[in-house]
Amino acid sequence: MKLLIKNGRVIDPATKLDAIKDILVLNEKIVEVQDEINQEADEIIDAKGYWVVPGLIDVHVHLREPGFEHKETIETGSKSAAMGGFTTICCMPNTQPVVDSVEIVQYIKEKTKRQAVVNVLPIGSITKGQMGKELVDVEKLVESGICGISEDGKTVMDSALLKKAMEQAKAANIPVFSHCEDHTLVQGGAMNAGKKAEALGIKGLGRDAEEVIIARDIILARNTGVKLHLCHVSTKGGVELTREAKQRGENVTAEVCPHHFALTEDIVEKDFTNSKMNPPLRTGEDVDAIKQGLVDGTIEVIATDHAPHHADEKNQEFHQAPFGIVGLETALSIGMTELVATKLLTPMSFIEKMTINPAKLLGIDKGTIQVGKIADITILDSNLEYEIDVNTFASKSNNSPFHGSKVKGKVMFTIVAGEIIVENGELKH
Ligand SMILES: NC(=O)N[C@@H](CC(=O)O)C(=O)O
Ligand SMILES: [Zn+2]
Ligand SMILES: [Zn+2]
Repeated sequence: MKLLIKNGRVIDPATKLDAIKDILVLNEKIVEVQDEINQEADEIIDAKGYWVVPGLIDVHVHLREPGFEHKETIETGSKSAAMGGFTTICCMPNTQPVVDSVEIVQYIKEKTKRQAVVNVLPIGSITKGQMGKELVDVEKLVESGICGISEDGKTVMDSALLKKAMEQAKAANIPVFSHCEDHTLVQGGAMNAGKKAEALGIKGLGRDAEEVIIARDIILARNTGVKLHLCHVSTKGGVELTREAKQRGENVTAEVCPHHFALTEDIVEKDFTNSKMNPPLRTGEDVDAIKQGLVDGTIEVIATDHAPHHADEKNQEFHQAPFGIVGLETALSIGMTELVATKLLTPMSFIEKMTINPAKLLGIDKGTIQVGKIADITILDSNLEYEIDVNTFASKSNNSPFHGSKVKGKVMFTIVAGEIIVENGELKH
């Protein structure tokens, strides 16, 4: 199978290439990148006017399988990822059962092989059942194929236990993905604490719950030497703590989610539960700090925290409705609109945070367009303006606050190991 991609603007942050090139793919690999390639091919994509970038990598996705297949499955989540331009996604362990055993890792790998249209890398939990009491067998889980450990959805509140987990993760050379939220400070909060929460009569979630654990985890990571990745940083204080740690040369990376730089608590309403997620939408001051962190490199990764929930679950009273929104099919467009069209980030630096930086974090040989590499490639129309419509999503769920938003930049093709999965903006199969 020979695929020729012609005349696209190839943007490859790993090699700092930004030029019009042709790319030849033979079976699953990139075999040539040249100014001009004229050859017969089984398929030719005319990418004139489009950006051709490494397949996007999302280190923070909830696929819900096993256990919550009414929200999402490995199949539908992977299709949603492909529609969003992602060719590799990491799935969080808060499933039922939790990803705390070799059996569940095997189950996910088996399902991925049969049903997923993109690469799926499982993340194991830190404690058994995410109960916060007993560590998983990190070494065994790594042998069976996890790419990191995380208690996402929760925090390991027992610092001694977390420190042990970090030591084991360090020995196994995998990162710890931290969901930073001090449980004792949460107090049933459902949106950012402050005037808006008071006005709506919704219990507040303070920034300190996030900041305290970010500070703790940075200290524990320093002492254990583990690679610490901070999930969904949402606060100005969190960005500052991360910046300081990086200035000291510590082994810390952080991600932000598109909703945390595109939206504020201003959109939260009692009957709009798609504005409810954890951590919550904050204020303009936090958004500015996050954007500054993206610009100065404090924040190296953009991740979605794709958290599908069924409409029946979201259609409950605000405090009852689950936290979380889908994100795979809007991330690129929101980022292009909020960060690139505004000239806050260059195309190169934006794409870097969705490709080679997450690849480096995971230690995988992906996230770049070079001869000899697996052909995971995303092609986008950077100029196309459209209105986000949740009814077009491949995800099983449509809990997005971005429904109706006007954005600029759309995924046209997603290619996984040389196979066209998304063609002209639609799933091929
Ligand atoms: N982000 C969310 O609001 N929800 C996530 C859990 C999480 O990422 O902490 C979920 O699993 O639904
Ligand atoms: Zn989380
Ligand atoms: Zn999450």
